Amino acid sequence: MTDHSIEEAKRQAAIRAVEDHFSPEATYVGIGSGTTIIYVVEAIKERSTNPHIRFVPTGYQSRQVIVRAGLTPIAFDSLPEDTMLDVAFDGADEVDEELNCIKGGGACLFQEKLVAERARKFICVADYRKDQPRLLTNWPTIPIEVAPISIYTVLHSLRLLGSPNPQVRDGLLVKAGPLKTDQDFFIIDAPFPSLLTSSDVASGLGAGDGTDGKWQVETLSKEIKLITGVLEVGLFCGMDGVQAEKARNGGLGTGSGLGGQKPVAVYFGMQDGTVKVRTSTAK
Ligand SMILES: O=C(CO)[C@H](O)[C@H](O)COP(=O)(O)O
Repeated sequence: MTDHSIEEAKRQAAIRAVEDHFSPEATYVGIGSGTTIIYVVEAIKERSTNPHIRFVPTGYQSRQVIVRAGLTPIAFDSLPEDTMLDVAFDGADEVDEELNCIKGGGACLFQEKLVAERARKFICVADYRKDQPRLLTNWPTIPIEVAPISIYTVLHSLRLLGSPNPQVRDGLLVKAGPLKTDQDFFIIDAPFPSLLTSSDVASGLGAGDGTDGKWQVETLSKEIKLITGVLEVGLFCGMDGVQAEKARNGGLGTGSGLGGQKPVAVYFGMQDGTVKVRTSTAK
């Protein structure tokens, strides 16, 4: 597969996702980070001339994409407290069959999670390489955002949870030393064996609690989040926006603010130019 056709797959998926989920009457729209989101913003720009829509970025790059497209950004912390976004679009590094996602390949996972949880509908757009039965099949590690001072204790705790060789992400050619996030934190990339879905656990493939070295997505996410020094984990799991709304209407908290972390739909651009749509079964 050439780079060109991967880019075309992302573009086709973005166009379909925007056709299906972007309304020119929207008030607030979340915009994720990465390379695929650029095609989403292009597609939005082609459909909307409404100057009143406010676009909520998930970091520096995302804000630049919004501004360069001539759209109007609004900072997440300027949103009225109980206001939800009509929709949020973002990319993903890997998506499993229950629509749990790994995110944070671009180091923006903290703001991406804030924005996803604030949206009535969180929509992911990706190319076919991201579509896998389980997380950590093709994508090797879980990105975790960590306070710099805590880096060695977090690395140690991750090893105790069974991550064989967690690494602090390097700034590579961009800067000497660790990469810094938009919060001035570090990223640890932690490998684990591929993660069980909840149906794997229900069908007896494992307890999912790490005792046999196998973790279920949500259980591992909670364990990592409990480590002091961890700001956020790049596992987007638990409820989706539709389930979160039901919980809110039933008077239950969602555990994470207003919404859910999981997408209600994922659009995969395929090798043959088609778009595969996977939606949440929990409607
Ligand atoms: O989570 C992210 C950034 O933190 C991105 O959404 C994810 O890495 C996908 O990026 P791309 O669209 O470039 O494949």
